[in-house]
Amino acid sequence: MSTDVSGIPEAAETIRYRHADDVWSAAVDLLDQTLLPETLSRLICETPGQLHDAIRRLVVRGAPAIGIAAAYGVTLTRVDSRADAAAVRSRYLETIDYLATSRPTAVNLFWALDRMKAVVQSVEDAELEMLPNRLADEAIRIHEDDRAMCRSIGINGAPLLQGCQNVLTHCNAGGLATSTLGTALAPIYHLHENGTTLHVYADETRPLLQGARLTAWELSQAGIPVTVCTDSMAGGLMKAGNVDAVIVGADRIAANGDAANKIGTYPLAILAHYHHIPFYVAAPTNTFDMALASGDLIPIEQRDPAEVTQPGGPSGRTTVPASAKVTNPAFDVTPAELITAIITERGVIQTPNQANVAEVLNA
Ligand SMILES: CSC[C@H]1O[C@H](OP(=O)(O)O)[C@H](O)[C@@H]1O
Repeated sequence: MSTDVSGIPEAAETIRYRHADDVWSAAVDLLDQTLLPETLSRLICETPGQLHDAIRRLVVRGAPAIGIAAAYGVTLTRVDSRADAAAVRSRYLETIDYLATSRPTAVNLFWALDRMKAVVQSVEDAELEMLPNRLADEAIRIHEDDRAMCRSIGINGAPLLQGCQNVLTHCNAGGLATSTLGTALAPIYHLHENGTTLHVYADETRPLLQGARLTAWELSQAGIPVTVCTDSMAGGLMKAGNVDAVIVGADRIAANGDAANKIGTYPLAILAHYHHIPFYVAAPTNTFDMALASGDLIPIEQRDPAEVTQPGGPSGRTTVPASAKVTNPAFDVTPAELITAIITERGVIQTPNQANVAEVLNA
């Protein structure tokens, strides 16, 4: 078993998992995305509580990355070696349930934790001492599976962007949001690696500026031309003919193809529809929640209003004193009829609807 599974190459390396022969000394080593792009700093999590806080604060963020980090977080559980089998299982299941409370919208978190729960529930009492290493192996597999999914999304999405010169994206659905390459950015990286370099407009994405801070940073690191625009500029850019396609990630996609993504995605889809510009969603199949019939049922995370009123921290207030009501939903839902295609690792779902989503998901 490798002792150091790093994340994406180059500067980001979002997630590393470190453990010696004794997996009890495990640690999850995260690139602290709250400090980018000014500071490249890593945060070491040695307990599930530290990992939960890191997800909650968006130290690590992005649906697939949240799932990978939470899977590693399960291995940080401390168990009394004298405990009986039921007590050991119970401790791990408590950690899994606790990590599931970190953020509500990205279904990849729950998909990854369910895979870890299956390992806890399947181990025989007589093999209990193997459980820590089996959990570490499963978390590493989740990480490796995501690398393969990102590469496939890049390959499957590239033909849709071939011929485009300018692509607009929202938030960050790149390597920083996944194991490597990303989802929305994966086709752009794939084309770049194969000699076709697009120009990318990166919506700054208020209030936490994942586009300005993260997408612009990682594309610049990769040598891909990127222009940061405020969220309010997207319509004017499309009207001027400066956008050939829009491609975004997703945090949860319902069975009918409705997709939840960072707040501000839905207005982009409306604008793209009005301007007859293709609007693509790129996501692995573990982002689909087939138990939800439509996007209206997707839980939307409500975050601290201070992220809106004080983006620069206590000294950077942008609006009236705290007494003013402020809303801060982290996501919105784009109806399937506004989505040209959903790009997955298994293929492209053109004109998504319940039937063709099921065809790909159940293949
Ligand atoms: C590849 S999933 C990326 C997805 O997650 C982001 O949300 P957050 O930064 O709050 O984790 C955003 O919705 C991205 O599209």
